Amino acid sequence: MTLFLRSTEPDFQQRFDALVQGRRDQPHDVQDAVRSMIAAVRERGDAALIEFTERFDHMNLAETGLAIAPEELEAAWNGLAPDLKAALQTAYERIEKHHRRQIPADDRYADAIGAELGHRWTPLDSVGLYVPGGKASYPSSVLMNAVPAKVAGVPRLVMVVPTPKGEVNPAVLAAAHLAGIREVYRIGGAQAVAALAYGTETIKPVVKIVGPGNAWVAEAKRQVFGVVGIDMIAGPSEVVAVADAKADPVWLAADLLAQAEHDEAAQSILITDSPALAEATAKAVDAQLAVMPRGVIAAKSWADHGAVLLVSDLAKEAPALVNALAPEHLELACDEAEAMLPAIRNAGAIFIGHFTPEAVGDYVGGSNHVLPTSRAARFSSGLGVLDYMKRTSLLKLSRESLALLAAPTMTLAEAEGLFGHRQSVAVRTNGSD
Ligand SMILES: NC(=O)c1ccc[n+]([C@@H]2O[C@H](COP(=O)([O-])OP(=O)(O)OC[C@H]3O[C@@H](n4cnc5c(N)ncnc54)[C@H](O)[C@@H]3O)[C@@H](O)[C@H]2O)c1
Ligand SMILES: N[C@H](CO)Cc1c[nH]c[nH+]1
Ligand SMILES: [Zn+2]
Repeated sequence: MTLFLRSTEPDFQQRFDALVQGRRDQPHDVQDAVRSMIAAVRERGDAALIEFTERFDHMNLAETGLAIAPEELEAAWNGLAPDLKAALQTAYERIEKHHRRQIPADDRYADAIGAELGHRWTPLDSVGLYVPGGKASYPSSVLMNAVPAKVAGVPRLVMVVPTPKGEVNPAVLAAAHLAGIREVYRIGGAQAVAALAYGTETIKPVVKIVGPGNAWVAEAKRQVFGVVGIDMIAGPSEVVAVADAKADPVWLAADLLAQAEHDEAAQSILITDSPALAEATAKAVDAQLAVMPRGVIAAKSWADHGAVLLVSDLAKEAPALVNALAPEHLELACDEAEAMLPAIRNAGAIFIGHFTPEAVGDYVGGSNHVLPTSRAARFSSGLGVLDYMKRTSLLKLSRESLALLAAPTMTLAEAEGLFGHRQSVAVRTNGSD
């Protein structure tokens, strides 16, 4: 039963807090299962990958082999229908163009005392790109992962994608070819994340793992963080739509179900000040669910994690609710969208106005669809070029500028009781006896 909360009800805050908290905590059974799967891959390498792939994806990796050859990727591209090829190319070009604007600048300057400071950006040596493939397949996620990596200049891209029952959507392979990826493995879930982090006989480890996935993938990324870098927690999809009385309930219902169809654990929430719109949207959801091919998944996620929040004053109340939910996607389907924007601080991506369905952002908008979920938008951002680069600071002193900084450095070193630190300055500046 979908949650329906009115902000005028006395227990609203308590029930809203429960909704927010429910999104944060990963169930212990998922945490425990992932921990033992990572340990198994560390201990037994490819053999563990074969075993888990048999169990979860119902296919025999020992027969197929782990890798998908570049020739297979190229053949998939060549065999693709022209309209699908063109759509992938449009997506590629728009994503690339947008992400090029994120390339950061190096900096180097001399300050007032002649000290030279700066920073330099360098691409990571290698990245693992997780492309989900359990319940649906995601050629778009291949591009969202790979294009910013290419823009950043990462030399080694390793893609993993589960192929349940050995079946793979040719568009996924074709997108990999288009993006210039040459190293692809048919594995998914926590076991794929573990293989990328620790390596196996077949797979050389990477330095960072990026990309979206279900609860097991998101938890595995969280657990290997530190051994490798990760982009963010990008788990089951979420959308919050803030809508005024003028919004179209049929459009809103479609947008709520577009996220709900990703996963039983997805979450779709409507915030409105119009009781009539709330009712009409709920009706439209039911009508659309009845004819939706992925209706079972969507119905379950709408019933278990969906919510309608009815407020008295949209402009005053909605921003605080959104900031607490920190959703992956936020749609502002209201006339006051631009005016509301400054008050919104926590959201992975914001889609402004009635004519900006989130689904366009999933494919060809140009911005990235790999976005923080589970309230991680309070502290992290969507995938971008900077995720594939690191910044190194630079400092260069002359005899003169060192002399000017010697006294405060030695004073602070003494305050910390660190004789060696003081000495390394003193020996250069005659500051020790
Ligand atoms: N946040 C984002 O940016 C973003 C973008 C796209 C998709 N998504 C999300 O990605 C997810 C894709 O999920 P999916 O399931 O289709 O594909 P997936 O590739 O993420 O997961 C499939 C894998 O999960 C593992 N698995 C399944 N059941 C398991 C179990 N009981 N125990 C252990 N492991 C298990 C299996 O190894 C399987 O290969 C959805 O949740 C979708 O909402 C998020
Ligand atoms: N909405 C997803 C992110 O939560 C991304 C996606 C890919 N394809 C369709 N949708
Ligand atoms: Zn989507």
